[in-house]
Amino acid sequence: MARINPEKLKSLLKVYFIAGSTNCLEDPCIVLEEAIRGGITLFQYREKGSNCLDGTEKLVLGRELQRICKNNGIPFIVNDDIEMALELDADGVHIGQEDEDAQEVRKKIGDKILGVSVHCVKEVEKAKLAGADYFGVGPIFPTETKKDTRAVQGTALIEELKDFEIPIVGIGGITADNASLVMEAGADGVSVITAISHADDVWEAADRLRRKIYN
Ligand SMILES: Cc1ncsc1CCOP(=O)(O)O
Ligand SMILES: C=C1C=NC(C(F)(F)F)=NC1=N
Ligand SMILES: [Mg+2]
Repeated sequence: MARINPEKLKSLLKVYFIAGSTNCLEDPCIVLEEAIRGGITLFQYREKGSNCLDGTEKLVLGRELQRICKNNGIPFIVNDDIEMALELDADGVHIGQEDEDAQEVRKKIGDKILGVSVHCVKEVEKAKLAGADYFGVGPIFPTETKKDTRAVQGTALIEELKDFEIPIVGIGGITADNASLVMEAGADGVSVITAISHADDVWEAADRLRRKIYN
């Protein structure tokens, strides 16, 4: 298997839903099924935060969510936990600057999709050299979801990366109301947790976000 084609990856990044058990108000499997019906294009399992699952419980939920993605042709990305990603044979992993070095991760995961969180051009260049396939830029807007985010940066870095022609997804406080700002700045897609996972109607929230991106 070869590394994913950047143009294909850019289409996958359009409506990138991220969630774990702590982000869902009901069964995460139901939330994911509804989000998929609403038109998300990529899913990341991110089991993080106080009282998140660990060990077997985390693996079992991961396997269930992966099955739902597989049944619907949606690639399944695992956040942080490289070992679990390999055990599940996930489609890819996402790592932050504080996680394992991207070069090491690339060696472990072969041609799977590798996403890296970046906050400046220097971090982009380093991640690119290390073999990153896509870049998570944020937090774009204020967010309550991740407690230890870097400073809110708006769309400045996305605009700075415009000519890099690399797959970029914005993240942080993104909703159907501000998603167009992120796309106009040059991102290939938007990544959301709360805007979908905390919606009264998950299907409708995902559908509304999708329509804003594809309009
Ligand atoms: C994981 C992550 N990385 C930067 S902000 C963030 C949280 C995004 O969550 P939300 O979409 O609820 O603001
Ligand atoms: C901290 C994160 C930053 N960006 C992304 C993504 F949107 F996938 F790029 N995922 C994360 N878990
Ligand atoms: Mg991380």
